Amino acid sequence: MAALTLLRRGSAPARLLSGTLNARNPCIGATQGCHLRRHFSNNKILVELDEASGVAIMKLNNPPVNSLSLELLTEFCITIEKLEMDRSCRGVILTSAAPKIFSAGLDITEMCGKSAEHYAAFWRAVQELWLTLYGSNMVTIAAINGTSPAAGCLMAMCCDFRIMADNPKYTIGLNETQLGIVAPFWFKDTMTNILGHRLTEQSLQLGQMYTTPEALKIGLVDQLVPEDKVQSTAAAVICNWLAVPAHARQITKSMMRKQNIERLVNHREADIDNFVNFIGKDSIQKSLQVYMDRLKQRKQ
Ligand SMILES: CCCCC/C=C\C/C=C\CCC/C=C/C(=O)SCCNC(=O)CCNC(=O)[C@H](O)C(C)(C)COP(=O)(O)OP(=O)(O)OC[C@H]1O[C@@H](n2cnc3c(N)ncnc32)[C@H](O)[C@@H]1OP(=O)(O)O
Repeated sequence: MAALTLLRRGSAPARLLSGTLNARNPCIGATQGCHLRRHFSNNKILVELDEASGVAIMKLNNPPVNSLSLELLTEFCITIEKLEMDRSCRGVILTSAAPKIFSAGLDITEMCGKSAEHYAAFWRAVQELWLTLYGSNMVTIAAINGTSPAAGCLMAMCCDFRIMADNPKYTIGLNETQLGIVAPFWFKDTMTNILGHRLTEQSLQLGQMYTTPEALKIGLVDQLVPEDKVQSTAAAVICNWLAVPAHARQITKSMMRKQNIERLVNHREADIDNFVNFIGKDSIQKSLQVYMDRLKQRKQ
């Protein structure tokens, strides 16, 4: 499948060279009120594309907690690629349709009691999500309107900018070790580029989930806003990002992310083998099962 837009699609920057800055500035059409909105949705992803601004709002819609199932992962990648190919779309605001949860991370049931073939297909889809989102040419803003553990945090970290709802109940972080599993090197690389080596090491070993003020303090999120201002702030922020000449911004993004992306691309099959061997171990299956049981017991 696809992905790696930044590196692979040499023609992508050229797509944006044809327009002048003003002609492609999203805020101009938007303020003139010429709104052409297109809605489309797969089963698990809702999209509203505003052609005047060039901004798509992409909502994860997999109740109750937006866990990333194989189906959602597949739809996610198809949606991003579709938007990437759409000349009227230049930026994406990624958010959740679920109240209080951005995403609960990978669907743990996809990693329990399944065949090696299933684990391989699932992990390939997780890789694909990362490659597609992290490698996107578009401006990507995470509007984090709820708790966001593990791969939920990873998705947010793939974006260019993170705005989180300032709610004391929400947390964000890579908590994999708390489940008895290990974040792979490309999760680690993504976090290292944001937090630096020392903090990432500590964060990953402890499987730390951060409150919103903590996340802001360490730079895991860029901005905290009241819950009802998350979407409007994301709309304002993306306008600023889209006002930068697109080809220059894209080349810069590519320069910053290229090394990480190439590392996974060059080790993709080995990474899948690692995952399949690791997740299939009895001890790991047991850890995941205990974790799922605990989640369910919390409610009783
Ligand atoms: C040599 C070494 C190599 C090592 C490297 C090689 C490979 C790497 C190996 C593995 C890497 C794996 C990377 C994994 C990444 C992940 O994303 S793992 C997922 C982590 N997610 C979590 O820990 C979140 C767990 N969920 C929660 O904490 C809470 O559910 C919540 C999100 C805070 C929401 O709380 P609440 O609103 O109270 O809702 P409930 O807890 O009641 O949940 C509702 C139902 O949803 C089920 N559920 C929750 N999360 C998940 C999930 N992630 N997957 C599947 N299902 C989930 C929950 O059980 C409830 O179900 P029922 O209603 O009880 O049926």
